[in-house]
Amino acid sequence: MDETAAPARTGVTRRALLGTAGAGLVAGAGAGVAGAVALDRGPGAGTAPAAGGALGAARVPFHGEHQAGILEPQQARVQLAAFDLADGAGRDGLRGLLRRWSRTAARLTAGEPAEEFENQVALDAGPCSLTLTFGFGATLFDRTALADRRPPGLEPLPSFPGDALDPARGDGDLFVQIGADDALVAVHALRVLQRQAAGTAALRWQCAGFARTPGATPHPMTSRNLMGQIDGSNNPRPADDGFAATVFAGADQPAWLAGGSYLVFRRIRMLLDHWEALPPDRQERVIGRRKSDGAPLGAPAGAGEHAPVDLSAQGPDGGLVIPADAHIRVAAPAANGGAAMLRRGFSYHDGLLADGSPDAGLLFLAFQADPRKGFTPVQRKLSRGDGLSRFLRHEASGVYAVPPGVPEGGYVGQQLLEG
Ligand SMILES: C=CC1=C(C)c2cc3[nH]c(cc4nc(cc5[nH]c(cc1n2)c(C)c5CCC(=O)O)C(CCC(=O)O)=C4C)c(C)c3C=C
Ligand SMILES: [Fe+2]
Repeated sequence: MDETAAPARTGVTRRALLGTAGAGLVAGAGAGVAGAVALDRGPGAGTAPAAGGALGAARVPFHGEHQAGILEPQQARVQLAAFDLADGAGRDGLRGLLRRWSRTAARLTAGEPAEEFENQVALDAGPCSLTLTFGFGATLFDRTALADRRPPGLEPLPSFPGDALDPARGDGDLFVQIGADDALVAVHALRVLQRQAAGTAALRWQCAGFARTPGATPHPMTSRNLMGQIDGSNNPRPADDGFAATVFAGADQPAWLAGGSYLVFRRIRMLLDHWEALPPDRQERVIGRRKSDGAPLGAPAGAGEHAPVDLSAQGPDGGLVIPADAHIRVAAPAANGGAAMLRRGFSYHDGLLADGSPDAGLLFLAFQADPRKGFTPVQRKLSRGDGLSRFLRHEASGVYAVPPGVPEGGYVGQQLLEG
């Protein structure tokens, strides 16, 4: 995600940002952003953390209208995990667990130790922009006799041509995205959640990802993926018309999800040996953008990643400058009846497979108002007509309803369980 779009770790607060960039969104998105010291989330939100330098001190409050970890730029590290409820845990077990997890999330994101199962792993660090974003899988609603409250966007994704999905590495009753600018801080948070879940829910799958470390580039820019492309430039921005309607659940969704979202997760392996055999100019035609500065093909030199995309531009031979099967043409909202989503993915690199190729790629994460109108139509199109798809394997998948943010004293999912 573009750090220039939401400069969460620069000391600019969410309120200050939206005052200039997204006034119409203040009510809908006025939550969940870090400053070097957070200032704008009410009583207690501005407390300076006890440990850590500038990067360590950056804090994203847990409480707010939306869960943190949606609108903020990606942190340098992520842990993704899903848990399954234990047989018999039921609704009471779930409620207790979500209360414990919410209390813990509030403490850890403030740079305080956990009250239960603290193992001192992150003792010397500040919160490092830690965010914990929780989601509910479709199966959770059956296990807790809440099937009548399952939101319609949680219907299973269709299978797409080329899918090679491992169910053991996807889905799950409860999902958490843990982002932080320090690996120990993220792993610590996951371990504490896991210990606190003992007897109520068990870890189903876990994976780790990474993006650019803040300050690594001379100026803020969108992170590159493992194919070397600047990835995330044309994401919807808070100042765009219809941003909230793209990302957050609308009036067509159950009341308990108001202010929430849906998250689609795909573990997408990149066939890097094949990709890297392709000359750079052909790689650029596969995506439709330059590798050097991320500008769309046909943009003037130095135009940069945010230059407007002209899908109708023709070259001297009359052919399309951005090829017919270029990823950005096939994925564009204009080619998909307006379907859009907020992508917030991370790279992963987990060693080598048996054939010696890297087990590496993208942990694709996209927040949206309804996957049936966002991810599904776009992926249906990509799986058939995208030049990039021959370099990719979708290996795991999950769809989660992401409840709204948590008020002080509340817990995540309270509207579902008590509404
Ligand atoms: C179903 C949705 C999408 C999947 C899956 C997906 C996978 C994927 N994408 C890249 C790299 C890039 N994607 C870019 C743009 C882009 N991608 C999607 C959707 C999916 N991508 C959209 C909607 C867009 C924006 C299109 C537009 O309106 O311009 C880009 C260009 C830069 C950018 O805007 O982000 C890159 C690069 C990879 C490597 C990948 C799977 C591993
Ligand atoms: Fe993409």
